[in-house]
Amino acid sequence: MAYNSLIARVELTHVSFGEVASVIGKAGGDIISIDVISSSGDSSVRDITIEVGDSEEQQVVENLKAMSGIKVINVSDRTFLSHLGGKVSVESKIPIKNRDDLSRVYTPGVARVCSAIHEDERKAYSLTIKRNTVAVISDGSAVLGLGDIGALASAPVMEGKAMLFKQLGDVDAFPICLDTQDTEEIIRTIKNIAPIFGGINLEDISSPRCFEIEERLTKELDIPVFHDDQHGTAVVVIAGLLNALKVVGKNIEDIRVVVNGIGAAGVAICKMLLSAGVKRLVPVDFEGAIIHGGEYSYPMWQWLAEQEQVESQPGTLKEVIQDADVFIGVSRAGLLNGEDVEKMAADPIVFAMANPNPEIAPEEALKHVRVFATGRSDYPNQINNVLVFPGIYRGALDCRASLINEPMKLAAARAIASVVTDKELNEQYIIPSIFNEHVVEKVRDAVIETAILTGVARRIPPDFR
Ligand SMILES: NC(=O)C1=CN([C@@H]2O[C@H](COP(=O)(O)OP(=O)(O)OC[C@H]3O[C@@H](n4cnc5c(N)ncnc54)[C@H](O)[C@@H]3O)[C@@H](O)[C@H]2O)C=CC1
Ligand SMILES: CC(=O)C(=O)O
Ligand SMILES: [Mg+2]
Repeated sequence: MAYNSLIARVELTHVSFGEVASVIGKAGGDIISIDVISSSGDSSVRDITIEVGDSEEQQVVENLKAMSGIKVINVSDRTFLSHLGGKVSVESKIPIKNRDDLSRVYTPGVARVCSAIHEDERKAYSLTIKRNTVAVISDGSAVLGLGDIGALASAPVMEGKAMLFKQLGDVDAFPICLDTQDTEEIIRTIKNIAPIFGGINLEDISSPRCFEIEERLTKELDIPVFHDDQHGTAVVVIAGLLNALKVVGKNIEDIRVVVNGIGAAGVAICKMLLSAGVKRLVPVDFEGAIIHGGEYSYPMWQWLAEQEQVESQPGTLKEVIQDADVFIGVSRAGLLNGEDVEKMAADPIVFAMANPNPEIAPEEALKHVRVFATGRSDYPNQINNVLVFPGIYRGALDCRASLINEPMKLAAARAIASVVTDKELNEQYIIPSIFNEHVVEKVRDAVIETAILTGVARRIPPDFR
C-alpha cells in the first residue's frame, strides 16, 4: 500500500484534541505532528500532519468533516506540496552587478571564450558547465512501474533524479522529457543536445528499445551514456546480494536465482549475476521461464536462452520459485504471496523491487523470508539505483571517462557492499542508506581507479596522482 501524508488545517471549537486524534486513528491515520496556528478563548486552529494509506485517505477526511465542534478548513497533500513549481532550479555562479561584469560574462567578453572553444573543443571542459553536467533523459515509456505515461508525466521522476544527483554527488543534472518514442529520433535528438553535457543518464525508457538506444549512443558519443534502470539497478542488486549471501552463509556459485521481469532492469541484472558467478539462473517474464535452448524474438531473451547457466525447465513464476534461494523482482506489483515464498529454499532472499509497489507486500513476505528488500525508502534494505548513479557519475566526470564499462560497474557494486561492515551486517541491514556519507565517495574512488586501470579515463584527478 502506498502511504501519503496529509496536512489537515482544522478549527476546533467544542471538541477536545483527544477526540479528534481518536477519530483519525480509527479511520487508519497516524498523527505525525500538530502545529497550533492560532488560539483564542474557545477555539483553536491547528495543522495536523497525518500519515495515511491510499485507501484510508478519504475516510480520515470524511470522518473529520462529520465530527461536530470541528471545521476542516483545508486539506493538503504534502507530496504534492513538495512538487509545487517543480523541484529544481538553475542558478548563476557569479552575480552580474554592473556593466563591467556584464561585458565579461556576456558580450563582448564571452566572444573570446567562444573562439577559444572553437579552436580547441576540449576547453569546453574547463570553460563551460560541461564538466559537471549530466542530462537525465526519458521518453516516458516505462516510468517507475507505472508504464507508458508519456514524456511530460515522467518529469517529476526526472526532477527527483536531478535533485539526488546534486545533493548526493554534487553533479548538476538537467531533466529532459522527450516527446517521441521512436528509437532513431531519440538517438538523433540526444546526439544533437549532447555537446553541453558531460554525460547522459537514460531513465525509464522501456525495453527492448532502451538496449539499442544505449548501445548506439555509447558508440556514437564520446561521453558516458548510462541507462540507469539497467545498470544502476544491476549494480545495487549485486551489492545487496553479496551482503545478503554473507548473512545467510551461501556462496554465489551455489545459489539458484529467479529474476522476474526481463525488461531493462531484468536483463542487466541477469547479465551481471552471470558475470558475478551465478551458475543457476531462471529468468521469467509474462510467458513464464525463459529457458536454455528456447527460441525468442527479443535478442536479449535469445541471448539469455543461449547461456548455459540458464535452466532448461519451463514453468510459471509460481512454479519456478519453488526451491529458489533468491528471488529478484523488477516487474509489477503483487505477483506473489506468502505461500509462494514459503516454497523457496531455506533462508530465502527476496528483493521485490517493483516501484512504487513491490511484487509481494512486505508484511506478507517478512513472515517467510530471511532477507527482504524493496526499492522503497519506507522499509529497511532499500535496493534502489539512487545508491549508484550519483557516485558512478561523480567518478566518471572527475576522471572524464569516455564510457562506463563492466569492470567500473562491478567495482561500484563491491564499493557499495563494502560500506556495510561485517560487524554491522544483518538481515535488516544488507545495504547502506542513501544518506550514508561514505557511499558516494567509495563508489567514486572505485570507479576512477577502475577507469584508469581499464584505459577509459581521460584525466587523472589530483587525488589519484
Ligand atoms: N528499485 C529500483 O532501483 C528499480 C526498480 N525498478 C522497477 O522495476 C520494474 C521494471 O522496470 P524496467 O525494467 O525499467 O521496466 P521494463 O518495462 O523495461 O521491464 C518490465 C518487464 O517486466 C515484465 N513484466 C510485466 N509484468 C509482468 C508479470 N506479471 N510477470 C512477469 N513479467 C512481467 C515486462 O514484460 C517487461 O519485460 C518497475 O516497477 C520499476 O519501477 C526499475 C529500476 C530500478
Ligand atoms: C528507481 C527507478 O529508477 C525506477 O523505479 O524506475
Ligand atoms: Mg527508473
